[in-house]
Amino acid sequence: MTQLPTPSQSISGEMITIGLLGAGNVGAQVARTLVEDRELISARVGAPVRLAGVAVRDPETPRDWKVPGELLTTDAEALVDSVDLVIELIGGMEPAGALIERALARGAAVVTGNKALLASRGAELNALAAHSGGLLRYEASVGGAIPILRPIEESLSGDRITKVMGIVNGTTNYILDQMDTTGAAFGDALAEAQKLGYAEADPTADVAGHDAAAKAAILGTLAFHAPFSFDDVYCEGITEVSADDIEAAAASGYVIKLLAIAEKHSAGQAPGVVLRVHPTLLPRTHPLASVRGAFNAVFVVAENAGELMFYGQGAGGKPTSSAIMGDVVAVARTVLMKKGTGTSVPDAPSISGEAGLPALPIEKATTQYYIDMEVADREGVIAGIARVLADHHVSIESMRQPGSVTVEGEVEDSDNGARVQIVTHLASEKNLSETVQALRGLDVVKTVNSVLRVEVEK
Ligand SMILES: NC(=O)C1=CN([C@@H]2O[C@H](COP(=O)(O)OP(=O)(O)OC[C@H]3O[C@@H](n4cnc5c(N)ncnc54)[C@H](O)[C@@H]3O)[C@@H](O)[C@H]2O)C=CC1
Ligand SMILES: N[C@@H](CC=O)C(=O)O
Ligand code: NA
Repeated sequence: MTQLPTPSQSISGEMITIGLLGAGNVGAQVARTLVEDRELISARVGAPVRLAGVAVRDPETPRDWKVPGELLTTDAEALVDSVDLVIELIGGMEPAGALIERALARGAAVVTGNKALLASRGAELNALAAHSGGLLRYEASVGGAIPILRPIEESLSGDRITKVMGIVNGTTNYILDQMDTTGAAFGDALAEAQKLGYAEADPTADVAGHDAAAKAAILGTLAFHAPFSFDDVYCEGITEVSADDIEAAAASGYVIKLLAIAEKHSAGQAPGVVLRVHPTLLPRTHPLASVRGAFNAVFVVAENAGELMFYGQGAGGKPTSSAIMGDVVAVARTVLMKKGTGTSVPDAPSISGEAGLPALPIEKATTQYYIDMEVADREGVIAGIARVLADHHVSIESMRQPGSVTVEGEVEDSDNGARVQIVTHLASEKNLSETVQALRGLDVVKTVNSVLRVEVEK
């Protein structure tokens, strides 16, 4: 067990002391870097850096990298109280939230990858940091290794962002990719993603879309300078996406991806931002369609910059530790300046709320849709369906009839039934849901198999 330094020891001199909370998938890799690459990290910071302790729940647990026994402690609070910089990699709301609060309250620097916490308490924690002279950085919370938050917050701060759209959850992208390319079953692909260290401790957060929704809230907040939270994001996960949906999409030249989108309404619309996470059909030629495995990619569209794309490993211990370490070096330099000058150096305001843009409900979203249904195979069916769409101001971009099927989905030769797949032009969410309701009421429509949103543009 480690002998913790006292606060007075840690803030005297030019040494930066670090306390790590959690040594799981990401934490173990961060500990490894801080021990094995200590000289490199110290050189990058410009002063010696020392890992003072690693708070764990159980010191006996085997880890991806064996943390030296003398660094281990079960007293996370004492560790937080004794260092210049706290790295929080426990995850979840508590005790992570209370420990971060404790560190910030005493003016310490905090680096975390905890998107769940930031999406619900980000504004409050940023305000606490601003008030106490603490620092809070969380590049690892979105897109794993991909530098995405700093470019939005700093590089694009002189531009106006209009849309952020991306694949931000490695686990679900891995699952959908495996189902699409190898025909793997959902459960097997999820188990593999867990084994590879991509999934959250409770993988429901991944497959239900909650992890991506938290990331959408963080991206939206930084892109639009408005404090959005998890509750502002419309969220659908991938649990309802079937192997049949994936196969049908592939046959029509599409791939299904879980996208997170934060989009500002354009001039002439009610001001605000629609934040949404849902499975989305993308043409196979779309740049996001080729994002495989646990990789992530984020498009940012800004008025002057135009389109930008950020791509890289979105999950996994090692890639995520890279983003954590980037933040560690950056905040350690600021801590060093603070120590040298004795003054509090202001950090960039992360969540300012300056734009005052409200989050808009999903009903305000406008997008294209794919409707897959089984219908009676008789004359006039298509005309009837087309009439329902027209009555609801939804126009058809393309229609496919892949073959005759039974209600159970099996292909057969008889005139028992047929399958119809429609891709609409841009339509409002409200018109679309009324259309689907009306289609379900048509006697020639046997079942509506699925309704998915479609993105054809970046
Ligand atoms: N795994 C990934 O690919 C990524 C994870 N993140 C985030 O990083 C954080 C950590 O993720 P993982 O390392 O994957 O999680 P993990 O579940 O592998 O590790 C968390 C560790 O914290 C420990 N822990 C729980 N309560 C504790 C306590 N009171 N004191 C000390 N340790 C405690 C657990 O025993 C576990 O070893 C989470 O917030 C996660 O959302 C962010 C980006 C990518
Ligand atoms: N569970 C997350 C981990 C990274 O944020 C994911 O799968 O993307
Ligand atoms: Na990142």
